[in-house]
Amino acid sequence: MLSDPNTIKPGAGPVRVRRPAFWTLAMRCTQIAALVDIAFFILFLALDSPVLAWVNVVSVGMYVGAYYALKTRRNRLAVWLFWTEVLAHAALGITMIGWGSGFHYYLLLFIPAICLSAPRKWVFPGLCALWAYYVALDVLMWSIEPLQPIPQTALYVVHLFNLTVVFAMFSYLSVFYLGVVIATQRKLQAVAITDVLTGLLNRRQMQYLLDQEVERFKRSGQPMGLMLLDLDHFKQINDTYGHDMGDKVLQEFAVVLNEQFRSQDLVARWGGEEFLVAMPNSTGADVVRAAERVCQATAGRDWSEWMGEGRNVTVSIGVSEIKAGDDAAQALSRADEALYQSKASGRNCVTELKVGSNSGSNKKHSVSC
Ligand SMILES: Nc1nc2c(ncn2[C@@H]2O[C@H](COP(=O)(O)OP(=O)(O)OP(=O)(O)O)[C@@H](O)[C@H]2O)c(=O)[nH]1
Repeated sequence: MLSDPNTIKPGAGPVRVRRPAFWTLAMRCTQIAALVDIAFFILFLALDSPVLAWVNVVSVGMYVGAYYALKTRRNRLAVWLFWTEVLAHAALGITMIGWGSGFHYYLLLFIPAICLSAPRKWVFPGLCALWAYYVALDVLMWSIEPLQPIPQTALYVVHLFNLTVVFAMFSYLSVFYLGVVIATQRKLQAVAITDVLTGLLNRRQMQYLLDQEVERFKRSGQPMGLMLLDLDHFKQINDTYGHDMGDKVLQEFAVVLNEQFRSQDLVARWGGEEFLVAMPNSTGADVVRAAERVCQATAGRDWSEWMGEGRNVTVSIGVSEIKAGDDAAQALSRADEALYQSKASGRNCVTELKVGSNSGSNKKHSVSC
């Protein structure tokens, strides 16, 4: 299984989010709120409440202003317009036609907004202030009569309308935040299992998957091979061309590996300039063939972009096949011994370390350069 290069870009540092999801959501909310106020304008005209109808015209203007403020990244202005509109509109609606209108429900939408977007130190004071405003309006309406009452049926229509809009907005916000949480979890998971420089699996994840594959091998008996790869004279590359160029070579080598393996193969950066590949359903001979392909692809690659004309990169590889009674560490240690033999044999070659089926002492190296 190769890591998905679309999820984590090799060498990518922390991602700078250009327009955080919250502000995109805020833009959508201004559009929805403006549409709701247009509906109110028509409703209050029909109910013969011109004052409330024109209040909604002002509200639409404020939302249009907030939308353009967000578009031009004047987020503070947009937030100010949004808050002012909702607080003032709720107070006006309630004092004009009564608590039964349900305009106070809109204030509840600020609870998740404050919790999720305000700076931490402002969350508690913000919630307290919102609660105080809500209660003050409630108490006020216990002590005064609505200034411009509308018929009971019309009040009920307004109440139902407000309840429905707030219900829909809460549902929309919940679905939106759920999406944000799921996407964030996926990103974190990808970061936790990926090597940041090459985009391949990292060592921890490879170790975990390798143990699982060995368990699978024990159950199914399907052959499985390991390949340990180490770039040759990498220190020299670093010393001659610099550490950054060394990093580029590692990234390009990861591209070579991605090109050479099947989707079910596990390809990882094992550490430094060392890589590990596990090939399920493959015998030692299959793995040796694949390793020879990797050697050829590496040596045949055009590295001049990084190191100048005529300079080459080669890789030495050690191969082992998992045997009955093996655990991952034993198979790895054989691959490591085989890699050492490849280095000792002059590098740019593949060595397989074979063992007899019932004893580790019966070892045989086969080297192909
Ligand atoms: N640029 C870069 N270099 C690294 C990284 N990790 C390890 N290295 C370097 O890789 C080099 C490995 O050097 P050695 O272990 O001596 O091996 P080598 O020079 O490849 O020699 P042989 O393996 O014997 O062919 C060291 O200089 C490390 O600093 C990395 O992430 N980026």
